[in-house]
Order: sequence, then C-alpha cells, then structure tokens
Amino acid sequence: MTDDYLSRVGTLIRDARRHKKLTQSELAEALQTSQSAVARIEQGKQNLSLETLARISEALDTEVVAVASSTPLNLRIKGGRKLSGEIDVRTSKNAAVACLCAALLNKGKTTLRNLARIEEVNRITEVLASIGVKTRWLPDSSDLEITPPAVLDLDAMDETAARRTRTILMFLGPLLHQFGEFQLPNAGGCDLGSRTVEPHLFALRAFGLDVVASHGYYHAKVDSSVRPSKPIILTERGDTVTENALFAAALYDGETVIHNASPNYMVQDLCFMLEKFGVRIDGVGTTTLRVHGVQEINKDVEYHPSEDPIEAMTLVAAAVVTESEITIRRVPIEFMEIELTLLEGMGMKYDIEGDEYVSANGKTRLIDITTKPGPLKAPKDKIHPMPFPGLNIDNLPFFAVIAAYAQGTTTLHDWVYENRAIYLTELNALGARVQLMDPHRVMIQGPTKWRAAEVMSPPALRPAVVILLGMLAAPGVSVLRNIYVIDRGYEELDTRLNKLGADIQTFRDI
Ligand SMILES: CC(=O)N[C@H]1[C@@H](OP(=O)(O)OP(=O)(O)OC[C@H]2O[C@@H](n3ccc(=O)[nH]c3=O)[C@H](O)[C@@H]2O)O[C@H](CO)[C@@H](O)[C@@H]1O
Ligand SMILES: C=C(OP(=O)(O)O)C(=O)O
Repeated sequence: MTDDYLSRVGTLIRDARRHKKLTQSELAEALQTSQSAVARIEQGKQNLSLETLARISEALDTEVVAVASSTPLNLRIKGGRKLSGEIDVRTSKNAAVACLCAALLNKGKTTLRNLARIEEVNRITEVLASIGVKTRWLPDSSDLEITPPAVLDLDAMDETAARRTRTILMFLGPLLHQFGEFQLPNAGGCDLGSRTVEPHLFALRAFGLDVVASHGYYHAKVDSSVRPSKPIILTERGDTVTENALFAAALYDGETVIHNASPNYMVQDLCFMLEKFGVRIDGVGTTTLRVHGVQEINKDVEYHPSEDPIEAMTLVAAAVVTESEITIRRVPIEFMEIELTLLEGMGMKYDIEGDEYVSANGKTRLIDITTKPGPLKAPKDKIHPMPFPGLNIDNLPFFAVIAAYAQGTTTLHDWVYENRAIYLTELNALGARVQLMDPHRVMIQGPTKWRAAEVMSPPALRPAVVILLGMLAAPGVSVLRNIYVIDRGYEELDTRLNKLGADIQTFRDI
C-alpha cells in the first residue's frame, strides 16, 4: 500500500516537474537536495515527510500536494531536555533585507554571500523576481546572485509577497532613482502595533519623493530636481529609515549628511556594502553619516552580511532556560555586550573561547562563548531597550523568558512597540507569572515551574520564539501552532536546536 502510494506521488511529482520544464537537478537545487534524491522520489523509492511534500509543492507550484503547504506549520516540542554542543550564529534577517534592497541600486551583478535562508528573504526574492530581477541561489551554498533588468517591471509585482513584509517600504529609496512616478503595496510584517511610515517619507522628501497612501498603496511621485540642500535630520533613529535615506543618498551625485542616523548593526552592514559599490560614507557606526554618492553603480560586487545579534541572544536565552552548557560561535560582540553584561549582573556565567575574530565582511567583531548553567536572580533595575548603542530593542523579549527563569521580580519596559510586551503574557500558559502593568510594561515573577502547553504563535517574531524557548524548558510535550513568523527570521531553528539535543518536530494539520 505504502509503496503504491509513494510511486503514485512520485509520478505526479515527475509530471509536475516536466510541466514546469525543470530538470531533476534544477528541482534538486530548489529543494536543496541532490539530483539522485529527486530521482528516488520520482521512482517512489523515498519516504516523504509532509514537510518535504510541502517544499516540493512550493517548488513546483502544483496542486499535487497542495494540502500539505496550504496549512500552517506547527512545532511539537518535547521539553525539559538539556542542550549541549556547538552552534554558529547565522547572518541576520535585518542586514539581509537591507542588502537585498541595496542590490536594486546596482546595474551589475550583486552576490550576497551566506545570506540567511529565511522566509523574509524568500518574500523579497519573490517580489524581486516578479519585477524582472534575476535571483539565483548558487549551488550548495547560501549565496544569492542578484541581477536587475535594464528596466524594472513594477506592474508585474507579486503583491501577495510584497504585502507580507515591511521591507517593501525599503524599495522607496532605490526606486526613486528609476521612476518619476510609481506605486507600491502597503507594508505588512509582524503585528507590533502601529508603526508609522512618516519618518521614511520625511527623510526621502529631501530627494523629491512625495507619497500619498490610499486604497492599500503608496502612490509615489519624484521631483528629480529636488536635492538635499541641508542635512537630513531624522526625528527618530530608525534603522530602516536610515537605510532608505542611504539608498537615496548612494545614487545622489553629491554629499548627503544624515543626522540622528541609526548606527545599528544592519545599517553598518548596509554602509559596508555601499562602500563596495563605490559610495564613500564617513561616520559609519555613528549617528552622523556623510554620504558621498555616485551617479551610477554598475559593477559586479559581492558582500557578506554579518552575524545576527538577535539570533545570538536567542541562543543565549535557550541555554539559560534549559540550564545548558553550549558553545555559541560567531557572536557579534559589539551588538551583544550590554545584554551579556546585564546577564552577568543576574549571575550568569560564561567563558569566552579563544580570541576575538572578524566576520567575513572584514569588519564586525565576533567571539565564541560557552554558557554555564546556574541560577540567576532578577536584576535590581527594570530592563529597557534603547537604539544602538543600547540594549537591542529586538533582544528585550528574550529577557522575559530569562526573567521567568530567574529568582525574583523583573520589570521589562518595551517603550518602542505598542503590542510586543502584551504577547509576552502568553508565557503564562507555560506556568510563568507575567503580569501586564500597561501595554508597554510587564512584571515577571520567577522562578517558573514550567509546564507543557499548546499555544498559538503570537503574530510577532520575537515573542513567538520566546514561547518556543519556554517550551524547550517545560517538561512534557508542548505544541506551538502556526510558526511562519519564526521562519520569517530564523533559518531552520528547529533543526539546529535539535542538533544541540532539543526534540522539536514540525507538522502540519491536514
Ligand atoms: C528590517 C529591520 O531592520 N527591522 C528592524 C527595524 O525596523 P524599523 O526600522 O522598520 O523600525 P521602525 O522604524 O518601525 O521603528 C520601530 C518603532 O520604534 C519607534 N522608534 C524607533 C527609533 C527611535 O529612535 N524612536 C522610536 O520611537 C518607531 O516609532 C516604531 O514604532 O528597527 C526596529 C527597531 O530597532 C527593529 O525592531 C526591527 O527588527
Ligand atoms: C520587529 C522585527 O522585524 P521587522 O521590522 O522585520 O518586523 C524583528 O526582527 O523582531
């Protein structure tokens, strides 16, 4: 029966592949597997997980196994296990999206090396492909090659993909150089309460961009005679706002000064990449950027985005709550030192292994650390984030699960996002005592006697991962439903945690 079923599915897959005019090797590349594995699948000689079927379904854009990919992906976690071993921090989501948008500035070929293979990147590559940009993952690698066409076909834009990400906003900066008038679908992404686009529009007005938002679109007009005649003063130190201003400044043949720029990690990565394009930027890593733009960028360039401080924090939090000794390699220390110092104050011990070294971008400083399990106590003061160089805004949620582990009462103050702190109360389903003081502040009473539970992922990346970490700590079987938000920002987090000894299975509802 099983063999019969497998060979029927194999035949359907072979037919769908031929219909799409793909070779076995091309399908194998899309699935990140070998041609011989595809041959076995088509001959019905390979057991297929629902996950594999879903990936084939996506690659072939077919009805064959549509059921598998159209339902949400869930995680089943057997918690209470200790982790051990070594894990590398991957490159960041936030640098990836900035670098992908920057590739639109270059008429030549841009290769992004070791890019995070995450859903957020998939959405952007879908949008890029739909408007005529050639994107290609190089074989057996996470290197993405990007080649724009002579003229982008904005009318053909994949709006469904565009509306699932906030990054679409970052097309404004690159596109204002290419069109006098255009429209983009409104931004999506995590639901973190209202996040306005006004700071983006304010920054880009200096380059003649005027945007009216209506009926689900940003309608943009560009007066190319307008030039930034005085410094652009950002009213808030936003990361992607700074990036949009940089995109505009990079192709403005003159000097642009940006005040109150974000010096955060993803902005630094973008600056290093723009420098490879031939743009001179003074003040990288500070809040005043002086950009000496160029008239045209037309060269083959490769860039290596750097490691993700938020993933580093995620792994540290995983080690703390599972009371594990793990070695976390490639921690971008400049962007994690406040977090680690705070944890030391709470009693956390860790060793730094060997010497500091430099990321493949030649700039970002990295260290390897080994965590030591042990009790923690709540910090004396409340924990709150600040724009860099402060405790990273996206790292704050991880202190919720750490505070739930620690002895005593911790207050977290997320002044930035309207909704994010609220989602942290979901930890209570796992036995934590998280009290919402107001929409921005939670008080957490530890330690927690964790218990397994079934929880729907909150619609926000970091809180969803925080729940996952609580589940790793909770003995018994927990279920986390609908984890697209996690895949938006982390590459194969389940598989990589399993390599450390976690027991996480993916499954879909049929
Ligand atoms: C793709 C990307 O890089 N995303 C990051 C980027 O989003 P992004 O740059 O899109 O962040 P926003 O511009 O939306 O800013 C986030 C929120 O912070 C507020 N705000 C921000 C800066 C400031 O000085 N004052 C202030 O009040 C904004 O009003 C907004 O409500 O920055 C956020 C804040 O670091 C991070 O959470 C996101 O992961
Ligand atoms: C809020 C985040 O990102 P984005 O701006 O992509 O929603 C995040 O990375 O936690």
